[in-house]
Amino acid sequence: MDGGDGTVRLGALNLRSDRVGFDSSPDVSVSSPVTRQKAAAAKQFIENHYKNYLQGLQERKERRRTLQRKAQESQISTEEQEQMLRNLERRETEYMRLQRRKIGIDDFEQLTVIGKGAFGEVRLCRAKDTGEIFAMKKLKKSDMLSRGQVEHVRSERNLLAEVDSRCIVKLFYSFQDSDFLYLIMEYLPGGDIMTLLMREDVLSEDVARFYMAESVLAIHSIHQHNYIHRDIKPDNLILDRNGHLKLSDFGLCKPLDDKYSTLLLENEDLTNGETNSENEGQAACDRPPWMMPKEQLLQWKRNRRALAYSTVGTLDYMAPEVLLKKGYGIECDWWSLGAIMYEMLIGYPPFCSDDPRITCRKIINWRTCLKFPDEPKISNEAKDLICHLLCNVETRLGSRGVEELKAHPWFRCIQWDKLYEMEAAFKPTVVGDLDTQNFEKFPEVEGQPSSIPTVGPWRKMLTSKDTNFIGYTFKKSDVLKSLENSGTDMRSNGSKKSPSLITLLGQMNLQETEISEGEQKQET
Ligand SMILES: Nc1ncnc2c1ncn2[C@@H]1O[C@H](COP(=O)(O)OP(=O)(O)OP(=O)(O)O)[C@@H](O)[C@H]1O
Repeated sequence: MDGGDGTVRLGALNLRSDRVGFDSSPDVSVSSPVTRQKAAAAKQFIENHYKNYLQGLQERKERRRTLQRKAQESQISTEEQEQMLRNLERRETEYMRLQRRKIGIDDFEQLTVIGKGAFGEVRLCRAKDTGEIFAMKKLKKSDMLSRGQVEHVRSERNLLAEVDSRCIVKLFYSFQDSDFLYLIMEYLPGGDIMTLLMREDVLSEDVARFYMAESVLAIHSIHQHNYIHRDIKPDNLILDRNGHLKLSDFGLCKPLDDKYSTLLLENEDLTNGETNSENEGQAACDRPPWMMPKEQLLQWKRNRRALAYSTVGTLDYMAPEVLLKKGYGIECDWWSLGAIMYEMLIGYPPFCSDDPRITCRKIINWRTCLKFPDEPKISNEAKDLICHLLCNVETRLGSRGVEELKAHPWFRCIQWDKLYEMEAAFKPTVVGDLDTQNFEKFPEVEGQPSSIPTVGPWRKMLTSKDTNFIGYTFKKSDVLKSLENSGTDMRSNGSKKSPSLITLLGQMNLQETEISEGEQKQET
């Protein structure tokens, strides 16, 4: 339907790459809110679809031009140049074919459950066509809706799709069926830092330093994209097979929902800010964790795992300004990192208690409640860093940029730009692609993916709920990798890879290319 002049015509639609929209808006003033919502969603979907289509067309032309230019510059024979262009065409065609193909749950064989969270589970899965192994996060739509998490899940998907960093877990696809949302991510077989801490109890300063440094880079990479994680905890720091750390779980920040609002309201004095009187603060810290009876501390450790799977979650790493709903910025993530560092070196988080209300009080009264036990001993530099992370926003390290954090003496020996190329401080044992030994064992409870068939006419059914999740679907095609490689091949021919090509390919990687349930597919 390309009119030949860059114009795409489809019924009432008349779209140009520089002007995408309806000629005239349908009169929806007399329709119900649900109809209006559906109309708005459909409008947005169609606009996005054609915008992407036109953008794709332009990008394709641009890639061809870039390749031609590079081929000429690299002084290879005309025959070789033609061969390169033919290769590019072939890959482009393959890419477009893959783009048209719908990815769904039936394309994956579902294997062992490796994690559970507030809204669903994470399991190992295998792509039926290629045999590749991924981690599949499955989120129940009705839970997301009832707990007002639609925006959060969208932000998780957006962040994973947008940020292409070695410190962030990679997202390959996202799609949905009538009941669930799915994220297909790279599988990181090394287990999470919570599991490591539960196994090791405390880490040596060298190991802790390595993981703290990789966490600094990971957190900084999301801040650079204007995201605040707000819920950094050891469960969200996962290790790859070589022991390098990646950050996961974006946007499903649950602790500030109803449960905790109630908790804060119960403690009226806390909602007004920090307690000023020494006594009040002291009362909150009556029993620092190391003064808890041993059995109680063990109980806390046992609860820790259960809390990770519950809808309540843990408050232990949350910054006071987040708890107090004061308004917060990226610094809240540096606070969480301070709490994790304390736990790595001391064996439990600094404000932990078996009663979440007490944890909350302790965090808000951090001035009096942050204490260090005599044992285990930690270096003065480590203590200093912790104290400059678990402090008020104005003096918190990182609030004036990541460099001040990197420059702290505890990190003196860290080679920041080589960190991910170095051997990791801890090498997990991983035997084969399907090894899940670094994860908890979960009994299979229901195991049935969905009650509604995911093939046939049901797939196209547009339920009223689905409009909430329009735009969720995403596909990062491997073919793009090979397109990217065609640039690399050229580089090996002596010419430099053009930054615009990298950018173009990067943009394409992130483009929404697929629509599924709730987002009826239209072919041009
Ligand atoms: N890509 C991955 N590779 C390996 N394990 C993973 C991956 N993603 C998640 N996990 C495991 O699953 C656990 C739960 O994952 P995740 O925290 O993303 O779920 P969630 O439902 O979002 O949790 P939350 O309750 O914090 O929102 C993690 O702690 C980790 O052990």
